[in-house]
Amino acid sequence: MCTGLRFTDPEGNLYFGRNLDVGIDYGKKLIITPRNYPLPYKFLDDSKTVKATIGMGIVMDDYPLYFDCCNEDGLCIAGLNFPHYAQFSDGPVDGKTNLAPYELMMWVTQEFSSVAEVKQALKNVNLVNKALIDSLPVAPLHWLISDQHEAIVLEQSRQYGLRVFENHLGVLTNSPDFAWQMTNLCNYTGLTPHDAKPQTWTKQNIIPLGVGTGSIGLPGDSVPASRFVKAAYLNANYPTVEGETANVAKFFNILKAVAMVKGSVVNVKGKYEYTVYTACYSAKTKTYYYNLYNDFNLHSCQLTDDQVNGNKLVVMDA
Ligand SMILES: C[C@H](CCC(=O)NCCS(=O)(=O)O)[C@H]1CC[C@H]2[C@@H]3[C@H](O)C[C@@H]4C[C@H](O)CC[C@]4(C)[C@H]3C[C@H](O)[C@]12C
Repeated sequence: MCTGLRFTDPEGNLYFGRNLDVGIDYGKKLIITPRNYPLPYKFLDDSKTVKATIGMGIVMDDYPLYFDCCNEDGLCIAGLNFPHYAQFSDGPVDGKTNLAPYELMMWVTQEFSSVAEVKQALKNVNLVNKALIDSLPVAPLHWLISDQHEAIVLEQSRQYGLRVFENHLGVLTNSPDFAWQMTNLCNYTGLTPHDAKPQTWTKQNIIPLGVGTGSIGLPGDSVPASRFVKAAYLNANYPTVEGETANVAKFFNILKAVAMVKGSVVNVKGKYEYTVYTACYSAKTKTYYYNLYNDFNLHSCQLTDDQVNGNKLVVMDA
């Protein structure tokens, strides 16, 4: 399971990131792609990068396979599992911008600086069922894409084809589709951070005995629908805070509240699902913060001039 999150602070600075929850560790590196790095495409003309990008992922065949990343203009994207729903075309379609799903991250971060531009370009995109190398599976993902002004969700399914949703909540989890998650949220309109008032039921007085009575029913389990409701509720109700330190803390406080603790879920392969890392990118300072399941130290890496102008990928152990 995974949860993606974004919000802005009172000055409009974007904080964007995710929990990566898996049963197997795919390996993970902190990767900086510099400007002017070769960018091969399966169906488009090969290109070169123009915007430095930072994020978590793995490198294969010199290609940065990001799980989530942000470019130097503050445009960010995260891929989250979308099993049973994600479906990509069998082949390219004439006249379309045909992209393999793994290429989406680099295409978005290299071609665009804002969500408005991405939305326009997505009108002509077709995602084709193609992996970087044939021995790799195609990951069944959907994506959260954000800048400081807005966020969208991109999904391609058999039933609906490619769809883009406005995402005012700043949250994404997994299946089912985003439209279902939004409808499901309507079941939780009674949740409030304010405590319930004393009541009288057939002459019996009942009183709230502790804090939190307004949010009884807030889900605490790990299914995607529950994490969606909980993360959306926390993101909507967490007070605005000022400064990078408090906003990064806010980010981690929300995501840790929907993180997966070993032992709570054993997947069909008999493996514990757990939050491998939690990450938050601050667009203002171009800093990628993260911590790990067994290491709550807050690690950080800032995009600096010498890294963005190099000619090699910067690949660091996370
Ligand atoms: C499994 C990860 C998503 C975690 C998640 O959403 N879990 C939810 C589980 S569930 O729905 O609730 O069941 C996804 C996110 C990014 C994915 C990786 C990236 O897409 C990069 C490559 C893409 C290759 O095609 C496959 C390997 C891979 C390295 C992917 C492996 C895996 O699918 C990752 C790591």
